[in-house]
Amino acid sequence: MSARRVGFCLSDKKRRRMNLDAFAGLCAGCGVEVVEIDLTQPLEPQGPFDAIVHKLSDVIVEAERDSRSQQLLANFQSYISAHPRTVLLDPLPAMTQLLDRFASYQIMTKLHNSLRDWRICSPPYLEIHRETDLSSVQQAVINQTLSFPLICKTRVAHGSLSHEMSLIFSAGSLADVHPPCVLQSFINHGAVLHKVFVVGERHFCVERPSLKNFPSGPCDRKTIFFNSHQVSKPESSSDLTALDEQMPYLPPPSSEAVAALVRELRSQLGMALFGVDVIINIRTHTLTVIDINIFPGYEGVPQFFSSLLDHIKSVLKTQDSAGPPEPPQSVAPAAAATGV
Ligand SMILES: Nc1ncnc2c1ncn2[C@@H]1O[C@H](COP(=O)(O)OP(=O)(O)OP(=O)(O)O)[C@@H](O)[C@H]1O
Ligand SMILES: O=P(O)(O)O[C@H]1[C@H](O)[C@H](O)[C@H](OP(=O)(O)O)[C@@H](OP(=O)(O)O)[C@@H]1O
Ligand SMILES: [Mg+2]
Repeated sequence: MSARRVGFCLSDKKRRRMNLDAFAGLCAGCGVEVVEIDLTQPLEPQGPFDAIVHKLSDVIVEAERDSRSQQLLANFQSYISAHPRTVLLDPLPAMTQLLDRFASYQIMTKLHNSLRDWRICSPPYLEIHRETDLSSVQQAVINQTLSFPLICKTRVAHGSLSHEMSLIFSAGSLADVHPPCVLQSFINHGAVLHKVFVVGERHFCVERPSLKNFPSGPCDRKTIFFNSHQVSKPESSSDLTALDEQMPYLPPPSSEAVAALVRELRSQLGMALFGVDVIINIRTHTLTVIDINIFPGYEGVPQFFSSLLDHIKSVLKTQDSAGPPEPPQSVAPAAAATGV
């Protein structure tokens, strides 16, 4: 394979976490040149690129309200449109939908049917689009068969505010929600989270700390506010992650079920770089999908760089033999909302 140019476009935070120089060194040995793209400059003179790996979540989210971010995103999109042969990891419409928990939770809900044989599911959830009177929210929680405790997450799934969450223990405490947000039934899972990191055709499972068990059903307990980065990072340890009582051993998710989940999501999302957060329901032992992340940190996956390089080489090889790909399709409009 002749020398190829792969552009990287990462958020500041991601660039600090991902040692791009080390990855470039690994790639150089295989005739792949890693080029860091400056989104603030015209892309044409920085190219051409055989592939672009990016995490533009910051720009995509900020483009909702900031004209400069809109311009940066437009520059990027026009370059991609003018160069359909450039492989994008991952396609912008696919990534954009996962930045909206309303969209990603609709995708997770579809898994109930497609993966019924593997007893894979996701918790019941409710979209709260705007400030609404308390009784309407309480009624919608009943209609959507959510069960207390509930976990409340912002609609926007990226950036610092997106990790600010709350645990709600009674109907009266639903006054503590701040729309737009999503409510999800809290599933007791023994304070162990299984992070499934996907890189192209490969995936890796990493165990992480997680929220402890809480008594099922409504109770007169004040809302708990927390940041998810206090809960499920490798070093997380707090009152929220320490089990209050011993519990029987809970087997990890079966590797076959995880493989089936990854196959289904890879096909549904059309993405190569994503993470799935999975917990095991201590009552039913069902594998429960609670979150999908775009281009996560792959912490605890020493094979990440070699797997990413292998995937890049594989898509470039496919591109060489397949000729110019069709221009990217727009994302299908989301199904009817399930919320208030
Ligand atoms: N429905 C649920 N039932 C039980 N625990 C949950 C549920 N949803 C989330 N959690 C707990 O809260 C943590 C954060 O939730 P989630 O992964 O949705 O947040 P996030 O900020 O998107 O996380 P990430 O760091 O992966 O981006 C999970 O790791 C898990 O410990
Ligand atoms: O522990 P992980 O790898 O899941 O942590 C991810 C996290 O899931 C989110 O995807 C973060 O992205 P933001 O939502 O943009 O904060 C990732 O941050 P990043 O700086 O690596 O993109 C975390 O790694
Ligand atoms: Mg998560």
